[in-house]
Amino acid sequence: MAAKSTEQYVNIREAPGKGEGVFAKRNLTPADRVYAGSRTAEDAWSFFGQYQDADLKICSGCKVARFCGEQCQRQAWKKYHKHECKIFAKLYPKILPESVRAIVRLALQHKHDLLPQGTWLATLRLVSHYKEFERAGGNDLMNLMLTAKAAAEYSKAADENTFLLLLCTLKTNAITLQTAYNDPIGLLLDPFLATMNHSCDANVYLHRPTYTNNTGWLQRKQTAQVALEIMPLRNIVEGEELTISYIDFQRHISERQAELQKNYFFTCTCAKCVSDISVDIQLRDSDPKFASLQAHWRARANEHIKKSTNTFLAPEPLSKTTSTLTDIANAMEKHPNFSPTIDPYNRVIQELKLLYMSESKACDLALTHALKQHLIIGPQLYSSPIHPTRIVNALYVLHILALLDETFQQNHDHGPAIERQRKEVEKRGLSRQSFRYWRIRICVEMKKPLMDSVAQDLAQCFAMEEASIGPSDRDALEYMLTSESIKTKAEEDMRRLLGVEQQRWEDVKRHWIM
Ligand SMILES: C[S@@+](CC[C@H](N)C(=O)[O-])C[C@H]1O[C@@H](n2cnc3c(N)ncnc32)[C@H](O)[C@@H]1O
Repeated sequence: MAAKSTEQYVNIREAPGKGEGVFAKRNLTPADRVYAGSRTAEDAWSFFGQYQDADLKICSGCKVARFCGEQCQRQAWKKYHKHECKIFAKLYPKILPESVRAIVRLALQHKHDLLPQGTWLATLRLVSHYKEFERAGGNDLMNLMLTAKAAAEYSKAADENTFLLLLCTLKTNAITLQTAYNDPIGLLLDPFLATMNHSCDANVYLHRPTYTNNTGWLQRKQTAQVALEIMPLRNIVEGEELTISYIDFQRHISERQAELQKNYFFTCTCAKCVSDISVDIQLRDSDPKFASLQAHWRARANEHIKKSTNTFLAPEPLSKTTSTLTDIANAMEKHPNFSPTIDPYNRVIQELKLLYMSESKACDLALTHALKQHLIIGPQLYSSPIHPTRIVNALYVLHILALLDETFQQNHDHGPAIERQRKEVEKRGLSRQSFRYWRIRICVEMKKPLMDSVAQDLAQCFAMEEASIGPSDRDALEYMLTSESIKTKAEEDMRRLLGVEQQRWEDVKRHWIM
């Protein structure tokens, strides 16, 4: 049962060709808190599997389960952990994958009468695509069956068929919970949220308040509240369906369709898919060379991003990944038909940003890529200014800018490498004044739309960033933002840093100015 606040805004009814879906009962805006964390754990079932926060307490018995504190551990012990602890301990140092631990916990809770009957029945009633998985056969089915068999053998909590059903249900309906910075925390299987259908141009996002970044999230969980809000990304009219995106919507239409068909057994017919299909057909007819070049960029990018992110594959040397991805980005940027929304441009820039920041500790190069994402790609790729990925990207830029900006002061303690990197950024265009200008401008521009949305807590992130800029002299900051000469110089500095030609720069500016 959806909570009262939810029922004021939406209802569940048949969505032609999709089964059931969630529809707006009235016009909605980004400020409407459609579904707040007012529901109890009785309604939803969550599994917190991946949160690797160093502060978390690890169970000394199994060395697998993690808890936010002693009270949390005591509660978890009674609610489920006493039954799974010995199973995990026996297997250690092998750790069962997250999805297996999730279904084992669910079945153990049911077996020991620790789960409300309603939750169990609601879970079993969800669309599972059990039959479709069976019909599809192949390696996927083989893996599911082996996993179900293992879960049954290790836990003795249910038979193989029940586990197979639970696994298919989890695959079709579970939502990966993320912190506000998009780090995965665990899985949520919520019968209400599970009725939300997919669109590649989703109009809502599942927002998690910022304190999910620290133990605040876990404290909230202790009170059995699921702190999740449905955040409208734009205005939604009465009768319109609310949709989320099950997959990475920026990928090429052919890859999106293949993934949705393989994992969710449907063909997406959203407006973005219809338009992308016709653009793709037109391109293949009118410019087959460019169409095949795009396919080549995608294939190379997919291969190298996979190698750098999949720890099971033999990792390739970092320099090889970065040089290949840089080649792809350069080739794309130089092409006369270039548009920042063409896949794999954003994915390549994102990967380079992360590799430069985390692996090479090269803030200067990470900054250039982060800025390209924030200023060039984001405004064209995400139709909503409050799209959470845009917010995370902006915060990323601000963190690097702050780090480099501090090296202008004598008393920073970041070390000579960061100081050198800041000088490099300066040499390539961004003066000290422009550093500060952009720090302020990004905070101010990101704050505006967020203040008028459900995600005011994210506006707080930018307010905090702004406050950290100092000096506390607000007038100086105001002056920087309003002075035409400082603005013109800062924009020109940015253009040079990003290496964008004047003509294209005008186009970039037209999109980003909110
Ligand atoms: C999590 S469920 C969504 C709720 C589901 N429609 C129901 O009736 O309970 C996911 C399944 O819904 C269907 N579905 C979701 N989005 C769809 C779409 N855009 N077009 C067609 N079917 C869709 C697919 O069968 C998918 O595997």
